[in-house]
Amino acid sequence: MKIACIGAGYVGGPTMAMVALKCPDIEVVVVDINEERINAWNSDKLPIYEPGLFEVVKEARGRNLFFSTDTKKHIGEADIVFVSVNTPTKSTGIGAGKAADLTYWEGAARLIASVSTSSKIVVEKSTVPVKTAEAIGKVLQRNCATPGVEFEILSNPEFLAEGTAIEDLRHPDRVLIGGADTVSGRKAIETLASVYAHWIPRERILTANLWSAELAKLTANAFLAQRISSINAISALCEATGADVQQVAHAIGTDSRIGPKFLNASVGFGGSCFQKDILNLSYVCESVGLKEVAEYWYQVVSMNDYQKQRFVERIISAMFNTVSKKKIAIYGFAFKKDTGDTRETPAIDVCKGLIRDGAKCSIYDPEVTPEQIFRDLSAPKFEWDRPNYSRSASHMLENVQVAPDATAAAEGAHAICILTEWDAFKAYDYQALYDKMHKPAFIFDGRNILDHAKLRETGFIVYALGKPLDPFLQKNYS
Ligand SMILES: NC(=O)c1ccc[n+]([C@@H]2O[C@H](COP(=O)([O-])OP(=O)(O)OC[C@H]3O[C@@H](n4cnc5c(N)ncnc54)[C@H](O)[C@@H]3O)[C@@H](O)[C@H]2O)c1
Ligand SMILES: O=c1ccn([C@@H]2O[C@H](COP(=O)(O)OP(=O)(O)O[C@H]3O[C@H](CO)[C@@H](O)[C@H](O)[C@H]3O)[C@@H](O)[C@H]2O)c(=O)[nH]1
Repeated sequence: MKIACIGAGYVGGPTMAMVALKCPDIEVVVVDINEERINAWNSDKLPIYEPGLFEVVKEARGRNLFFSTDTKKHIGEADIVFVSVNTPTKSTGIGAGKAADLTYWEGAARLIASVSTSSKIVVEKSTVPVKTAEAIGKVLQRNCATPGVEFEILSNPEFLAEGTAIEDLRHPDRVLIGGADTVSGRKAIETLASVYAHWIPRERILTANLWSAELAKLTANAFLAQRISSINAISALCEATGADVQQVAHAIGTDSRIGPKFLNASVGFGGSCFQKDILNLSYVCESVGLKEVAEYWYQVVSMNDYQKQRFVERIISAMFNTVSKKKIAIYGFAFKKDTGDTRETPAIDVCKGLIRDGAKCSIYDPEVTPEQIFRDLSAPKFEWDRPNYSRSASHMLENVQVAPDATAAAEGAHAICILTEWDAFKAYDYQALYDKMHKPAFIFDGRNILDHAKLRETGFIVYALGKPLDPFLQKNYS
């Protein structure tokens, strides 16, 4: 059996590497239009940072795992074609700022149709609006010139989270396969299930109809993001009342009906999926006339925007209502720890908010390059999810400096903001950092990862998200 995957990104790369690792009898080729990315997959410096990924790629690459730009050849030869291309939020036209832009998906479908001389299973790996399979089916059937070629479309959404992708792929909670309830549909589902069954217990391979599978992906992300917005909403109330959001989260999380995961209050959720997929879900609701349902889910994104804005306002009000010309050290730019991914990271909105008020941001992140930071802070919204974005020019910005390490970022700063929960940030010598800073020296912990009592002993004025306010902040500036 031969598998091709269109799209060598955060999903296509790791997912296909795991398939190849676990299925030595299957040839797996990942293709992409981005030559630089393919070259990186073929090198020792992979295009994405993901713990454990390199070991998996190294074992399978050259054996039965290949990365190539020869899209036509490999798609033409494949029995199963996964499509894992970008499905960004539309930035212009009807549904701008909400609807999914299926340009790249449709382009992939047209490519498959044009090179297919044999029947294929086409697998939706990208996250797509419900009913996409129907549209893609029409594009495939109407554009294939070879008589007798049939396409069976399956929805097989990916649930991996970045930073834990390899573990998630190795031991997924479930694999979901949606397909048509026909003889050929059921046969295609079984073919794909037999691939996953190489390493995943059968009871974890769920099957569903196409629309349920497509909708389950959007719903899963909406529910996960909703938990974060819910606890973040409570974090604001905690600050106003003297409650502690971590104690509240622990108390509710021990209720087995609620559960303890995804209850960490934060400066806001980021990543390429949550916002995009909720906007997409809401837009689908709007499109079918479910205005109230759409508004309900939009509120999850609004609450996230409020949380980022609230954080910026806290910083400015704490620092005597002005950050003009003040250096602020930003620790962490990635949207979460253990990834170099910055797509929709809350750091973008926080830095932009501070810069708008005249602050000078000195940013340090162990995995994000200066070019990426400059590009993110100057790009228009939603541009980051286009195939060419990683190759677009980055521009130096007047009030942004990218520091080589945490000490350089803190040197002469008035404040440190923790925006990503990197483990390394917990181990710093904060006394030494304090000594290098202007006084009063502030710490704004947007992830609640530091030892706040110890920092206060050192002399810092500490703002910890959703925690009782430091008397200094309470008295004058709350
Ligand atoms: N990142 C995640 O954690 C995650 C998890 C689950 C699902 N998803 C979904 O998976 C899809 C891909 O996400 P990603 O994070 O891997 O994106 P990505 O930007 O990292 O990768 C997409 C790749 O597709 C390539 N591409 C686009 N059009 C192409 C074409 N016509 N031919 C060949 N290559 C093409 C791009 O060059 C890019 O390298 C999206 O729909 C996303 O919502 C992402
Ligand atoms: O309690 C929490 C948990 C997460 N986050 C933040 O939420 C965002 C998303 O985190 P996470 O879900 O762990 O990472 P993603 O890689 O975005 O993964 C999500 O999005 C993927 C893309 O669709 C899905 O496949 C995954 O199942 C889903 O978890 C990050 O900014 C986190 O810091 C919090 O603020 N508090």
